[in-house]
Amino acid sequence: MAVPDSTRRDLEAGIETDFRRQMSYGDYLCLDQLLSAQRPQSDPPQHDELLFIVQHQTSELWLKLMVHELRSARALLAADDLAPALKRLARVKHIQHTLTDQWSVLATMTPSEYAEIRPFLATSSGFQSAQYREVEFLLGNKDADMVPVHAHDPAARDVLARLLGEPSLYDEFLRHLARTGYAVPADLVERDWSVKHRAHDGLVDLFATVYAAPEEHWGVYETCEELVDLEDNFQEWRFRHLQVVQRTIGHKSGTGGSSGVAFLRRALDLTFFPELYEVRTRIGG
Ligand code: HEM
Ligand SMILES: N[C@@H](CC(=O)c1ccccc1NC=O)C(=O)O
Repeated sequence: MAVPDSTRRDLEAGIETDFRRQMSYGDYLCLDQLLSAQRPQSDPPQHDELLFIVQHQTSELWLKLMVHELRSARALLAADDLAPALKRLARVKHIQHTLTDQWSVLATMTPSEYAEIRPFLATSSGFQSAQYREVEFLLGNKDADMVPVHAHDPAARDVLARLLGEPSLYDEFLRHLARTGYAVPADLVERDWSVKHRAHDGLVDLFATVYAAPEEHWGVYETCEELVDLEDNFQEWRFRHLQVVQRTIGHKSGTGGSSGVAFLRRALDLTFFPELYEVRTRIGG
């Protein structure tokens, strides 16, 4: 009996092979544009620069999707549509895991390899990532000083300026709670949204009642825990960034002009949802 040839696969008769007049994979995904957008600057060319560029570009693509999902989750909360909002947040959490996991690829670049590329980065830095700042603003880490950083890109600056003045995801969650009968402190339901949310004892009291009897507040309880997961994941990304920075440039100052590691470490003290952490202290007496 003949041995089946498992070294090749026949093209089935129905498989399309002529795309001169039909839309192909590359057409749909605009791969011409996408795959010609890697422009290494190093001279002589450094092997690892493509890794550095691809790592950032893929991060920006995932950030784009994250902004899309977070905006949608926020709109759904504003419409009191909790279940699909939770679905959006579940996806955001997976994106965050992907972003955090991909640090291991960049960590294969040694300090000496990076040192060959770094001079060609000039003053550019992740600090100038408009989409990263959009995510921070959407989650509530508002900082008006971050807007003029994008004056060179009016479209990005306008997006950030608008987001600064709008309620964050957390703000919309609190407004949803107020509309559905929860005792949200009034100064959290209507306020100047461009100011970063500050921890509020009255809100801890409210969450304490939710965590004392989860079965009576299931949707709210679940949303609270989703938000804690989101913050937890965000901090994981920040921590991995810090570790990669530390092993790659040590205590050098950043190309963006900051102190580097010391600056990034301070971001680990930031919290989006302080009451959701504060309530932990109260649980179980
Ligand atoms: C070898 C790799 C990397 C090094 C050495 C590095 C270093 C730094 C440093 C020193 C800063 C502080 C700002 C400055 O003065 O420049 C910074 C900020 C930042 N980096 Fe990176 N980075 C690396 C990779 C990445 C990657 C892959 C991303 C993904 C998008 C990223 C995103 C950011 C963001 C968003 C900030 C601003 C953080 C904030 O404002 O809290 N970085 N980075
Ligand atoms: N701030 C980094 C440079 C850097 O990592 C970077 C430069 C250009 C584009 C993205 C970057 N990534 C994150 O900050 C440094 O000081 O080496």
